[in-house]
Amino acid sequence: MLLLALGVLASPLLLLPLAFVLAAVYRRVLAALRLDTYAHLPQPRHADAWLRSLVFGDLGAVQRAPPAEQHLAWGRELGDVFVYRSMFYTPRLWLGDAGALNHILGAAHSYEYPKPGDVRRFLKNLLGEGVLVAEGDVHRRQRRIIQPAFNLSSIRDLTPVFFKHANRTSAILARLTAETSEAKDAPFVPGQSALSAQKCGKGSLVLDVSAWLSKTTLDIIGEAGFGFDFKAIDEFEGIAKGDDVAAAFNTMMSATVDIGLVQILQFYLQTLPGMAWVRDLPTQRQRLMRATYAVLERSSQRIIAEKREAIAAELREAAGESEKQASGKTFTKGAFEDARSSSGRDLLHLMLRSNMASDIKDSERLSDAELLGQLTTLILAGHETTQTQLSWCLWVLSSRPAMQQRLRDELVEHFAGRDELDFDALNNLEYLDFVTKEIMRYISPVVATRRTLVKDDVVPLSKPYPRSDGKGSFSYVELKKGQDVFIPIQYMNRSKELWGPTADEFDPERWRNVPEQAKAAGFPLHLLTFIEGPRGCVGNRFAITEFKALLASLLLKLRFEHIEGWEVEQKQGVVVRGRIKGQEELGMQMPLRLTCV
Ligand code: HEM
Repeated sequence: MLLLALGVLASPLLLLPLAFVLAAVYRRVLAALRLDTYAHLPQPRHADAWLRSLVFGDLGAVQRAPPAEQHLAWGRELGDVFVYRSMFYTPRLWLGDAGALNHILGAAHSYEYPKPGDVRRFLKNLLGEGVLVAEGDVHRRQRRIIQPAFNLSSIRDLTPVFFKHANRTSAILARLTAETSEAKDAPFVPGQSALSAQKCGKGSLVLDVSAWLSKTTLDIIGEAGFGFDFKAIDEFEGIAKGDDVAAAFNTMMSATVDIGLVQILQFYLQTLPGMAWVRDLPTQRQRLMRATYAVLERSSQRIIAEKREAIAAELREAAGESEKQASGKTFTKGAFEDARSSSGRDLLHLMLRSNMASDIKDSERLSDAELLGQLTTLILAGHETTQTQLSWCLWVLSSRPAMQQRLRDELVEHFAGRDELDFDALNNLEYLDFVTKEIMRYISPVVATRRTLVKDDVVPLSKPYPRSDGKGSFSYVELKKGQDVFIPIQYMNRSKELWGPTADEFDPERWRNVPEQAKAAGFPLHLLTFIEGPRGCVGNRFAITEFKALLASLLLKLRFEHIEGWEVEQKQGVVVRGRIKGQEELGMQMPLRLTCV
């Protein structure tokens, strides 16, 4: 009996959790005795019972609150620099100080602060081996290849593509709105629930705008990104069969909403030595993610093969060579420049151009797997973020009819009957620019990100903070290798110190005179929405131009309003999305009332 008990005790399956709990107890005792490295930093009071906080730290409090709300509450109570606890009471350093963030994200130190293992594992599961997951030299090399595709002249060239899809969607929505004659018991247009159908009236259509915007931004990244037609809107409208990628994508997004503490624990465990098997546990979510990623991968492979063949054929034709003569040959950037007609100027064309050109070293080229990773990354990073940002913008403008009309007036004046503007004219619209930046400040689709440290470092702060033991102040933090750092994007964008007492209000006019403190923070566009430095969002210019084209096109044709009594709540997935309280079973949605202008 005793032997059996010892055998059970020695089982690694039991010893491991025991070791984690013992390590957590050790950390907790050190913290209680004020003996740990961060004793001088403020810490939140635990919202959970002793044992639960030992396993999940303060993550339970973050999980329970709407996205970023707990972050805002902690930052305002404890200050810009403090420590909270993650899995097994591991300290996580919260840095809401602009000086510290510039140090960590800026060019000089960014590669010393990679993404933590659990974050990379999660992203890799979702997106494969793209630039979002790569680190160090691999990232540097990948970014060098893809960056030129996102430069100013490329985005200038892509502006008509943004308008083409934006105008198509707004025209369909305007037609459906005009045709609506009464409320019905069952849905009668795509993207509508029965509850939404019951709220319609003559010339007044209620539907989930986020569903339409998701299809539209997917079609945009398809064409602007890869010269490929996903036919997402066609399929939604029921006029053609779309690419499987749209359906796969929706499944993937639903699987990432409501990730609970158990999943966070699973991601944490699989990054520890000898624990990779946790990754392969056949959970339902895991199976779903694998299957949907496989669809994404298949579509991406097809897109790359078609694009390669199109470019090669064009170059052969230009050189007057047969397929046989040209096989295995690489081309200079100049040759690609000349061959821009039919294969277009999409991001993939530009990436292949910098990758296939003979004037870059072989060691710097993207492998096929890496190229594939960029596609899956761009499909996700390039569509759901902008869709969400725009849905929140329409939601915010729906409760501010005067602001919405002021923006429409500006658009009517400058579009002057046309249905598109070029890149420069679009970016010269002042109020559109103010509204765009303000929504990106007010609701940041990516609320936070994390980094870890590969070697000890001393992080300078932009001002001294009082020590929690009352013994003076500290103006830097010493970090040890392996330390997790939390970067509170939404908190920084709502900082009262940077933006003044009205930081929590949506006020586009604030952009007329950006406060000196916000300028001094040194973030691009004075925002942390796209973070900054070598790991900053490569698609920020793409996103802003696409966002403006979509918003302009929609507001020129349609008026948006809230539905009385329906309360939207924010839910955290890969990005922050909305759902209606009391309609949780319908999943993520942003139903609004549309009427024609
Ligand atoms: C409103 C829209 C968008 C927001 C708020 C946004 C935000 C971000 C943020 C915060 C990151 C950094 C993530 C981290 O390191 O933890 C990022 C990275 C990235 N974004 Fe965006 N993004 C947007 C749109 C886009 C678009 C349209 C594209 C492409 C077409 C794109 C492509 C990327 C890529 C490739 C990265 C990885 C960059 C790297 O690690 O080098 N994003 N984005």
